[in-house]
Amino acid sequence: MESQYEPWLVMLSIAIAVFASFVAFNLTSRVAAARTRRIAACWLAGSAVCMGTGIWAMHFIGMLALTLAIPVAYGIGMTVLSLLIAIGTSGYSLHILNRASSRAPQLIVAGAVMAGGIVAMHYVGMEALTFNPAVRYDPWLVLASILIAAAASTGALWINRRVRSDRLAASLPLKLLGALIMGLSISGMHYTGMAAAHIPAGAVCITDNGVFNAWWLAGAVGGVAFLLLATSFHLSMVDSYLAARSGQHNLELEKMNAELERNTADLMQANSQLRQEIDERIRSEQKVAYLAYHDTLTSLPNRRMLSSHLLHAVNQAQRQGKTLALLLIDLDRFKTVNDTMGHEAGDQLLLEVATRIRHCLRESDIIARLGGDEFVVMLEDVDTPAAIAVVAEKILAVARWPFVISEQEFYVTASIGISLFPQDGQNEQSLLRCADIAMYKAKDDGKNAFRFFCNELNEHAIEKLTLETYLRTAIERQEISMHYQPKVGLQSGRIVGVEALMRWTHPKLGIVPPSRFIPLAEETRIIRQLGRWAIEESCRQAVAWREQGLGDLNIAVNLSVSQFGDEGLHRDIAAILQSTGMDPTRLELEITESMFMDRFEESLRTIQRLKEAGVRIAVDDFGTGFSSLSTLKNLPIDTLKIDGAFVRGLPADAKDAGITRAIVAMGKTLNVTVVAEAVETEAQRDFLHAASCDQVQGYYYSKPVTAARLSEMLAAPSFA
Ligand SMILES: Nc1nc2c(ncn2[C@@H]2O[C@@H]3COP(=O)(O)O[C@H]4[C@@H](O)[C@H](n5cnc6c(=O)[nH]c(N)nc65)O[C@@H]4COP(=O)(O)O[C@H]3[C@H]2O)c(=O)[nH]1
Repeated sequence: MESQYEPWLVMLSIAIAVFASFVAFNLTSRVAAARTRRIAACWLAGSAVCMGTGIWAMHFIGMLALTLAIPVAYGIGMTVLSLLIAIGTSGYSLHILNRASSRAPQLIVAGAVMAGGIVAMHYVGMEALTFNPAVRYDPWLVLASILIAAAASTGALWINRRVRSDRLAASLPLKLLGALIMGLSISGMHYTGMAAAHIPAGAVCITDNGVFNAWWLAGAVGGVAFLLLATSFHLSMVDSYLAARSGQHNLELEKMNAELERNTADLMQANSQLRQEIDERIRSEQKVAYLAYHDTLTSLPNRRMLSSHLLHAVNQAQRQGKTLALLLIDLDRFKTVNDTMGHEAGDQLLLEVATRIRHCLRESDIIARLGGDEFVVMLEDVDTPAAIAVVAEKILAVARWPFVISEQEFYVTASIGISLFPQDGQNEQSLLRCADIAMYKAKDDGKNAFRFFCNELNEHAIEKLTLETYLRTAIERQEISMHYQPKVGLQSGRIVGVEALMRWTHPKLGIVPPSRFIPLAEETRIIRQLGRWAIEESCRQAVAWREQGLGDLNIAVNLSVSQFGDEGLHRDIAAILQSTGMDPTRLELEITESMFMDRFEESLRTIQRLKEAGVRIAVDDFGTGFSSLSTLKNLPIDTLKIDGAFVRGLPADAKDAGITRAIVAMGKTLNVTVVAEAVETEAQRDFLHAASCDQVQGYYYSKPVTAARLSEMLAAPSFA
């Protein structure tokens, strides 16, 4: 049968197919962007309807474009079925496409379903027309229509699959290309399918049982399809815009969230830093608090901590009517170790002492270090003095054990003073003062001992304190004077020298003997001032005698321990010699054995410096110490003074006699002058004379006398 196409309708059908594909693909991209599965399903359904309706509309407009010589009508059932096929297959195809990844098998399946749908829709739609005789199809062209649909659909879907972006602007060119290919696929299939159909000449359309008029159907289909597509497209645009905005908001939100997270992290870091600083601060505060209450060397409680313990213990003892004991421990030879071995060794010694004392005590007893070599032990709830004495004895015993420091052995002892609460004092100050007094008593009694405080000790301490106060002003009040005891040469019987001895005449106390005030002066360091004055005064006097023509006397002056240990002694002596005009060789400085035995090297240096100043050195009280011959041999001394203790037994005591002879012999060997002191009798003098002793001094000749009296004696002929 003769037929021809209306070109503008053909164009319209193609345009509808392309537009429908575009809208459908656009809606499909909304599926991926949907936030929930329901929304995704809605978008998928929408795209299926658009695509299906588009295919369907294209078909009927394409049919309208075909002008036949006979009138045609479409069966309702097949027409509706073809619409449902188009929508269903489009939906299924797009669903596969959406679910699948970009892998080829899924794409091919989706393309096949889409192509199958288009082909099925077309041929079912053709069945809505019933001709007599029936339409015949050219199988090759039918096959060609199927292949066109399959290839073009798969290609279009592939392009669409690649365009996932829901942003139209970004994906527009590809979407348009995909839609164009899809539209051409639908149209191509349709027009090839139509070319395959041969309506026999003279055929008539016999469609019945509910028909659509062709123009009416085509107009309605085109209008509805266009409206549907336009609405769907608009909807997808609005949604895309909203999604873009919400995406932007999301982006901003994400940015803000990231910033918030950064700020939170910063805050957390600052927080942990702050926590660290706080911890550090707490630690350093704890350290400061610890240092404030502990001794840094031994880590024992310090004075402050002891005070608070004592306060608490006194209150408790008061409430419970119990006794509290305070033991003040002082090491006896600590200074020597410290000076000889250095502070490090001294520190080690103190550490060891602290450990040893701690082991003598119960856990509840308190031990504190007051500073230097002074420790305090507090015993609470003590029953009897005997129990305290046991602890004190233990401490004395452990202090006596040898100390090994830097592979060297040391021996020290301790002196302990004990005071009791409530008998001796009511508070920390008074208890410590009493313990201190008792400790000095232990030292006075020969050290390495403990003493309980008693009232007599207190009186003694008060007396000592008074004496000290008087002594401090004794020189300026001119209460101190020098007396001189002659030394007589045994060969000549003449006064060859004098020993200068200090005398203190106090307006209230009267004459205070050196044995009382010299140790006190030593203890309180007043001796340095006193000793210097004694040397100066003696030199001044010796020069005066010389100037009076009473002879060039040797004058011997005693040096105290602290004077001898004074670094600047040789300079002091040189200054005195210069200021008084004294001949250095006439000045003799007396030191005792114990002074150089403790710190031999240092003592040797001091003696050498004094010798360089030109003065003589005498060893006083010789025989009472334990200096060996080798020690003496190495000392540049000039005189040995035999101690009065050996002279006293002469001549009867064989041992004293032997010792005296030995000392004299030793003196001769060493080529030094030997002087015997405390000679009281003629027999003693005769013995010493016979033993070849060089000089003697003692009451036999004269007690120490004033300078004026000695001037008279010097004027006298001789003692011989
Ligand atoms: N029993 C007896 N004693 C005699 C006899 N002849 C002398 N004496 C005493 O023996 C002491 C000798 O002095 P020292 O051994 O150096 O012992 C001295 C000396 O160590 C110290 N001393 C005295 N004056 C000074 C001084 O100016 N400086 C220093 N650092 N110490 C001094 O005081 C100590 C005692 O001095 P003094 O009481 O003056 O006692 C003196 C003296 O009076 C005697 O025949 N029989």
